[in-house]
Amino acid sequence: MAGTARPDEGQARRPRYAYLGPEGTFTQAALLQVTSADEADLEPCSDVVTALERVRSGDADFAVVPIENSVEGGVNVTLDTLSTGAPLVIVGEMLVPVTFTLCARPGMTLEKVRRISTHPHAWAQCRRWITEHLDGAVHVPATSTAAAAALLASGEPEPGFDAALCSELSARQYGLEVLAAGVADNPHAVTRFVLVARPGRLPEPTGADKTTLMVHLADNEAGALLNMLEQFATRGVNLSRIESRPIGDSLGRYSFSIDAEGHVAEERVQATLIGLHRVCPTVRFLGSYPRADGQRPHVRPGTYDADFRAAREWVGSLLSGYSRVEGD
Ligand SMILES: O=C(O)C(=O)C[C@]1(C(=O)O)C=C[C@@H](O)C=C1
Repeated sequence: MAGTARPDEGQARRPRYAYLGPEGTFTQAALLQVTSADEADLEPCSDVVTALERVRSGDADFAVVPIENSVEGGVNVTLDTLSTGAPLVIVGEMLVPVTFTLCARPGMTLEKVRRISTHPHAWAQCRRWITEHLDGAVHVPATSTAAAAALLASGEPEPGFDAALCSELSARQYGLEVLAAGVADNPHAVTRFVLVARPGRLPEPTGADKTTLMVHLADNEAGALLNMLEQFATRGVNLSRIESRPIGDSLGRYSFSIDAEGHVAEERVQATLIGLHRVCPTVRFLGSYPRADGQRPHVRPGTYDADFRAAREWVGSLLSGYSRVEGD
């Protein structure tokens, strides 16, 4: 992947990618957008934390994990694990359209299904469909959609559920029978995944980038949230996602997980970070990377790189004793 941090430069070994497995997850589909088993070692992990910790410990060079779904919102375990512990950075993002297949062992019929296993995010994306077609069916949580399918296919006599909600590929891969295809409350649902590495060389700016941050607000200060948001607004930096997450140590303390349009190499993003650093007690930089949709931000007049440079030069000229009236 052009511009991303390269694992152990100079060594001729295959890069290792940890991902939320087992084989057949939507996460694996995202991973296959950036590499393949021909060029890298692909290591399925049973959960998001394990995948990210493998990068932290150096056992993997990259991790691919889900971060946001268009129906269910942020993937909290990913947001929280990136926000605490040794630094990690996002170096790429991938989008995967998500619809599900309800599948089971041979002999099961749709009418008989009472307990369905899948990932909680998948369940949340199919709630209405389940109420309409299998009212009263119970959710049995699984670590991933493919893990539910794999358990059904394993021949385990008492898997604890009758059917799995997973990708069509998983249903085929694990030899299960399809009871219903195209299951989704929103047929256009998309999940966003991120490629995560240890801090290193940043991906080059492309003009269509995102910067991900985690910030804490000053405690018990009226207007602290507004003050934080103003740092973005006054520099013309648009946000594509903002959500609060409890910090965990006491009630009422929240951090904010933010995706901002632009790259840290751009002046308006740098000025925003400088502002945030001044007004927020904690600012964690979680990476600047190309947007998967290639969408360029609308740059407000006065916030181009050239505008910041010209303003800085003008102030510099004042310091050196040359008092030119700005605009002349
Ligand atoms: O279980 C999977 O297949 C995953 O890749 C995880 C995950 C998620 O965490 O959101 C990914 C896509 C779907 O939205 C449902 C589940």
